[in-house]
Amino acid sequence: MSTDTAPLLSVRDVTVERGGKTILDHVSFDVRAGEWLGVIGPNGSGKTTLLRVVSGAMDACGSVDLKGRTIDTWGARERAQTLAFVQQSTGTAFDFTVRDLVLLGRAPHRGWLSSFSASDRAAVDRALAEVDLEGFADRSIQSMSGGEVQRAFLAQALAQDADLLLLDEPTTHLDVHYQFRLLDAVRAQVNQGKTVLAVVHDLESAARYADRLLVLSEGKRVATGEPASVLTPECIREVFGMEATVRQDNPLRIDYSTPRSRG
Ligand SMILES: Nc1ncnc2c1ncn2[C@@H]1O[C@H](COP(=O)(O)OP(=O)(O)OP(=O)(O)O)[C@@H](O)[C@H]1O
Repeated sequence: MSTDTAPLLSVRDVTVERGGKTILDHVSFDVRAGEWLGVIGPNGSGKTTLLRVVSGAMDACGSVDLKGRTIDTWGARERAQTLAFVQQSTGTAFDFTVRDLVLLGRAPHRGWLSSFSASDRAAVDRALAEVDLEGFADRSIQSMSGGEVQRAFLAQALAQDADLLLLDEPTTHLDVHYQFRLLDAVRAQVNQGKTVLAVVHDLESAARYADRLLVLSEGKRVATGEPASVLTPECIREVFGMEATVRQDNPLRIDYSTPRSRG
């Protein structure tokens, strides 16, 4: 992890209200350059909303600063050079090939009138290899399975080569092999200096891959810290309504027992 003191991303007092409901309630945190901050929390706790606010796609009260500048002042193109967002439901109405879909990730890096360069195409090939989709490059995205599409969108984000990767449940559709494979690929990006803010539902995976975890509950930040200090039986009981035994092995293991009422 980088020892830079200035955070790459600084979120202060972010509050979102919709339909008379407070979805995010004065959420503040920093993400340092070169770290993976995992976002965990129950369904409806505001995780996706938080990523959307950080991406600049949703207005909120409070502030989001990327590299020391408020996200509102970033132009779309420079923002896309710096931040890549893989959303939870990915899909396209267009009949792109997988290669073309991934090539779109290079668009922020080329001049308005110039065509894609050899280095753009090399970046696409590398990204396809990272997600094990080389053999699918010429396939129509609409002919692909849910997990293959999810890998293609992750490849697009990798090809985008942005400093900050925002990932909203990047492994929901993936089998166990690709869950590890993809999270390993993202971890490799972090080890090379990229920064990740990712929602991951599986708590053991979150603990295994993230440097720190941010816990959201009912729109509030209830904990932030290293996985072993955050994922205590008390936290899992209070936030997720599950009795659990936590083994602080490497990787951390959680044995769940009875679901408790969250009411
Ligand atoms: N436009 C809206 N109007 C009213 N409520 C909304 C709106 N958008 C989101 N919400 C509510 O805000 C809450 C947080 O939604 P969000 O998608 O951020 O949760 P999440 O933690 O990502 O959930 P999940 O784990 O199920 O994906 C939910 O209860 C959702 O129903």
